[in-house]
Amino acid sequence: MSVSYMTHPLIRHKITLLRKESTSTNEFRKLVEEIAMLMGYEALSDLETQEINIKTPLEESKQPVISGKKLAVVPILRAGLGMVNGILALVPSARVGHIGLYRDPVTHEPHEYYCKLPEPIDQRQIVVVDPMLATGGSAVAAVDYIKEHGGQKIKFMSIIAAPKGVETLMKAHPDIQLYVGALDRELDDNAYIRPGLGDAGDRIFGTK
Ligand SMILES: O=P(O)(O)OC[C@H]1O[C@H](OP(=O)(O)OP(=O)(O)O)[C@H](O)[C@@H]1O
Ligand SMILES: O=c1cc[nH]c(=O)[nH]1
Ligand SMILES: [Mg+2]
Repeated sequence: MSVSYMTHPLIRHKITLLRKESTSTNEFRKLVEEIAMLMGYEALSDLETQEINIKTPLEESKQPVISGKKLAVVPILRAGLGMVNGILALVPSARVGHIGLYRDPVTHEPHEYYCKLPEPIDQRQIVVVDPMLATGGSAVAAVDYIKEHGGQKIKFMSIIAAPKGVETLMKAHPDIQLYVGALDRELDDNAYIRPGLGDAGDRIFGTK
């Protein structure tokens, strides 16, 4: 089990801006993308490399490149979509899968409505992205789905998490690597993260 909490001052600063009620939809979208890129830089620091032969203008040389099958970024819809371009800025050739889940407003249980993963998924490094890890129900369902389809090397990135979400996800899937931008205090009676930032999907897409 591994959980990494981001400490970089730029990430912390941008998450504070993200939380503010006065942050516009346009600014919110940009911040989510920037934070995803900064978190991705940290989360991908253990990507495997291999040496290849290249020729500089001066000589032949052996130099490292990322090895293995193309990475798969898998956003949990909708809000996870806001993080995709941040990861693609770092790894432009990554493949993109989608897992469509919405949380029932009363039971808070996740409901699946669309899933498509890049094939073959088993040898790829997979990075699941969702800005909010609240009860952990959506994250567990997404990782369940990926594993049922053969995914093995799984990282999960969330910008804001509640203690309950971290505990639930790591209990259900102790083999994954979890990266959290900020760990918040608690969930409220509607299973919203406090202090949080409200509904990430609505703020990214301007639907409220
Ligand atoms: O940890 P949980 O309790 O499952 O909550 C977190 C989920 O809730 C939000 O999605 P939401 O259901 O609002 O869908 P949306 O992204 O389409 O707005 C969020 O983006 C996560 O996917
Ligand atoms: O605080 C929360 C909890 C779930 N989903 C959100 O978008 N925000
Ligand atoms: Mg939402």
